[in-house]
Amino acid sequence: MSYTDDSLALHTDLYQINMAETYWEDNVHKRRAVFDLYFRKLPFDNGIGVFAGLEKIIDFIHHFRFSKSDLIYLKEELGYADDFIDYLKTVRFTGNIKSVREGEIVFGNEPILRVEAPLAEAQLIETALLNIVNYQTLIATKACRIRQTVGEQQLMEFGTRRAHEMDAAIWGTRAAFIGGFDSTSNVRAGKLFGIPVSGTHAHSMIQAYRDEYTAFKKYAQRHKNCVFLVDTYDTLKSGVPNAIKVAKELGNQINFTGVRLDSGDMAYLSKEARKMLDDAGFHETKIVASNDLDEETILSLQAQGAKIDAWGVGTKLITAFDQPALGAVYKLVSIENEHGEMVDTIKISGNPEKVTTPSMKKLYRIVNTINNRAEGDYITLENEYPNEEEKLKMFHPIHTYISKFVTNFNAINLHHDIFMDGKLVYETPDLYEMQAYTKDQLDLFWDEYKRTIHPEEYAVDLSQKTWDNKMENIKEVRKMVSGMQR
Ligand SMILES: Nc1ncnc2c1ncn2[C@@H]1O[C@H](COP(=O)(O)OP(=O)(O)OP(=O)(O)O)[C@@H](O)[C@H]1O
Ligand SMILES: O=P(O)(O)OC[C@H]1O[C@H](OP(=O)(O)OP(=O)(O)O)[C@H](O)[C@@H]1O
Ligand SMILES: O=C(O)c1cccnc1
Repeated sequence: MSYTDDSLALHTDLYQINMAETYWEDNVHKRRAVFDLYFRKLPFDNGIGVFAGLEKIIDFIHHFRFSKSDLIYLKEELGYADDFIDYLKTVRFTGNIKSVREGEIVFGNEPILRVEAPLAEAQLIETALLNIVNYQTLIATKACRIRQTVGEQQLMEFGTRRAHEMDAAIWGTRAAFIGGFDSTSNVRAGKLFGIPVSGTHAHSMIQAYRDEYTAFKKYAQRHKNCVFLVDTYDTLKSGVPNAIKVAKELGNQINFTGVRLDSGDMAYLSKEARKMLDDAGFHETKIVASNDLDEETILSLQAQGAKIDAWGVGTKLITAFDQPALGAVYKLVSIENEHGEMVDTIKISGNPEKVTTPSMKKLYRIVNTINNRAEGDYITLENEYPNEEEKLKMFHPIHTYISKFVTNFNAINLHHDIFMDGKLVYETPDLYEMQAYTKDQLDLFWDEYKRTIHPEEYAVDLSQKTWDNKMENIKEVRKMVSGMQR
């Protein structure tokens, strides 16, 4: 079924609409509410995360409204009452959103994004925000892991065919670019986002011409920059020799850029192929590898001394194969009461990691001004200004005895104003700027946090006031619960 006025407002869980209806019926739907968006644990056991998804969130919020066909569906198929439908017809996002920028290095349990809005509005956008951040941040982080592994070598994103449908391919490759990939094979992503597109050719082209020599030659006659896929029949006996033969015959008419290995033992094959290319005088011709690659296999190939110069990575990147979900959540931390005052709210859990941190908060990165390295991230209440303090006490938010004092620091506010009173006030940087920003920011962190295996845990701490406030909230809830016991 297709609708000419389809909107994304219904891209939500039914329960959000039911909660909005409850608030509206009770006339509390306009009360100010503050929600934090964060994930608890970094994916892939990585030591750092890379935030992505803000541009899509901006577009979603900017166009947020229930269309005519949305409202007809809600009324006629789901049975919502006319007066509630009349209210939904008027709903726009009128609140504030603060967020870290795309490409920012992020960690568990810190408010990456903060929504402050009328309760019903804040609730109605939850699902879409989580949907966007959970996927894009996961892929940007995976891409960054792969980038950390290959150093400066070329990384090509090849995942579209294996992505979880078209939207994931497009937004996933954009996230991969932010995380450090150089190019994508997805031509539409090139058009939409300006990501460089690159690619070779498939086995089917060799099979179509039956023999490699003819296929390479025909391809080369039309394409000046040639990367020949050499593993269709036999990499060393047929593929590489045919590629060299065609390159010699065509001489300056083509740039013999590379050969691609897509099966077999790529450590062995790349070393042998390198020798053959060098012996033929093609020292500049690169060896490209693809075939179910990820950072682990790449690391192993490097350890084996593989002579690979460029990497095509698809399935395991675009599907976040080893951890398919990030687990970001959206939690209410403060709400307006009947007297118009903001009151903090908390969600208690038997698991201390899952207890929320109440109140409207800010997120700072504490950077040591002597060595220009990040000491940790620091979450404060809204009215705290850590830069005014001479000495900052940073302590673990659960194991509080783990603490340190930091002097000579700069506290950088990581939150940017994105929407204010429903108005977009943020200018989205160019995608290349985002990628460069991620690369630059990585330099703030010691290598110990960035290694892909068993990294050190980076500190994400609460200010004393934030911690005291949390304890106060826990105490109040305990009192309330015990008062209810008979
Ligand atoms: N020397 C190597 N060390 C570690 N892993 C390797 C090495 N060479 C290849 N691999 C990886 O091993 C896996 C081999 O997968 P698989 O057995 O499906 O491929 P294949 O049989 O070589 O090729 P095909 O795609 O034709 O089935 C791939 O993930 C590949 O990246
Ligand atoms: O392995 P990935 O990281 O996903 O990289 C993309 C793969 O897509 C192509 O293979 P294709 O889909 O034609 O088939 P194959 O899996 O049999 O190689 C290409 O030859 C790569 O192997
Ligand atoms: O261009 C390539 O070589 C390519 C593109 C997509 C998937 N596999 C390979």
